Amino acid sequence: MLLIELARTSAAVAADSSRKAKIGHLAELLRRAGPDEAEIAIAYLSGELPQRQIGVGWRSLLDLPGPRQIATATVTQVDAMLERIKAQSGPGSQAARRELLGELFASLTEQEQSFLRRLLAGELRQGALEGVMIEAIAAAAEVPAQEVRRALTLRGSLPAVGAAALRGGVAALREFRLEVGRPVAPMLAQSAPSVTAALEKIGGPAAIEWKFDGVRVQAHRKGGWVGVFTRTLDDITAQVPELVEAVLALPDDDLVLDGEVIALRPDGRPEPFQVTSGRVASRTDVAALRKSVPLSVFFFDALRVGGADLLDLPGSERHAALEAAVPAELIAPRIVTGDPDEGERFFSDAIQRGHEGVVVKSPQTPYTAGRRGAGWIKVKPRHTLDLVVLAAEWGSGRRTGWLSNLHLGAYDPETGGFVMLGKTFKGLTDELLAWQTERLLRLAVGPTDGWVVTVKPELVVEIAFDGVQRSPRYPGGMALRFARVLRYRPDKRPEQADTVAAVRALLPR
Ligand SMILES: Nc1ncnc2c1ncn2[C@@H]1O[C@H](COP(=O)(O)OP(=O)(O)OP(=O)(O)O)[C@@H](O)[C@H]1O
Repeated sequence: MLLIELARTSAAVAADSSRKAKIGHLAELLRRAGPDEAEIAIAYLSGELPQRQIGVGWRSLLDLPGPRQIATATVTQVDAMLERIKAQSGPGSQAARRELLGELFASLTEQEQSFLRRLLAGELRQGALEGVMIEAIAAAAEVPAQEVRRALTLRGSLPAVGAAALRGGVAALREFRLEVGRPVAPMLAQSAPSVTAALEKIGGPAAIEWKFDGVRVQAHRKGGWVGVFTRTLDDITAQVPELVEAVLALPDDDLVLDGEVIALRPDGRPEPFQVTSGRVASRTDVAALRKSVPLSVFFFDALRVGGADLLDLPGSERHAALEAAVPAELIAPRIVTGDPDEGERFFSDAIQRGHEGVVVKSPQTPYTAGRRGAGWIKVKPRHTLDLVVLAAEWGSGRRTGWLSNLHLGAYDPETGGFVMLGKTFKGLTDELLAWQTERLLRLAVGPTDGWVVTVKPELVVEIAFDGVQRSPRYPGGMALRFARVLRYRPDKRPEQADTVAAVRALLPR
């Protein structure tokens, strides 16, 4: 398969606004891909580089050689070259990388160069494409999309899952199982305005747990080996020795547990989120940090215990397995009730103790990895949304020289784009202003000397607001009222931000 075929398909997908047409273009291409090519094709068309990074800054992509007239490069050749570029090491490797990259670009036509340049710069990456790509794989492999989705949550890599589907259909997809050492996308929660509403949605007695404002962790153990992963599946084992020790102290040595780490003060109240996230992010001086900012862990789910997969078991049974495997002080406090008054009291108590709210959990649902299923419903005392920064305006007065007013957008899974909902500079501390100015300038996609600086939609920010109203001012027809910045969410990717549909659900009737 030629690289130009991918470049053309990518252009066709971008040009067609209909989801069905996009799926059609992609499926048509995947049907033609050979077994080794499918994996690369799916990665490239999802904007993902199999090498992740090749060690060449995007600026060096600007002045590369002129194009050729005839397209001959195959996707396998291009992939092999990128592998070679990445593998360069030692003194002089930077120059060697640039030279090889120059050689690669010299073998490409203009359309291929532009495609590859955008791929390398991360500009083709659109989370939205994931849903479309899943359906394209399903169509090309003639398997139900649900099977592709299930395998994806267990394997985490769409190229690998897609290649398996095309090679061996449903049977090959069924071979993806929970494996110790390979993190699965964590189950996510929907939201409700109150515990009463959440209990109603679940329709019967449910577990209600404290919602800790810490960092999500998935702990894997096999024998004397432990691995810890974040919600974005990054390996943070070295940063959380307390958790590693706690897991190693358990009698069961073949497990996967889901929970939250949080820094607590000596009186047991939680530290602000930034303290926990800063501690977890820090890779240096961990030994000293664990003395000044110790982490506590609270597990709330078990995906595997005693070597048995629990993902498909109902919530109550998974929790029973958790209780059997883990001492009570390492389990998130909870009650099980169908009584709204008791539930509301538990909620108020959690807030009094400084926690973020509660999560109400159905005793019936399986672990829906990677999805906001109806099995978990979070309840918080205030309205917040995680939105993506689309642009920022230079500040004036006291804020001169800083990028201040943020343009905020919600994610649109249909198009892979972001829909602007409002602007705010409220809530920004001097520290945040300095931090965001530096980050946003690096993400700028156009000139930075105008009033508004447009940026690559990458930073997720948590916004508090008083409500959503209809408004002709923005393309989505709605706007946030009194939006203010609470904090940045470096643990979230833009396609994990709140969706346009979630915001629309907040409009008054
Ligand atoms: N007892 C608990 N059960 C489940 N999740 C919990 C619990 N305590 C804290 N959490 C955290 O709450 C999150 C659940 O909410 P959600 O799935 O919406 O994630 P989120 O988008 O990060 O939400 P938020 O910004 O509200 O934390 C989990 O990812 C986890 O980090």
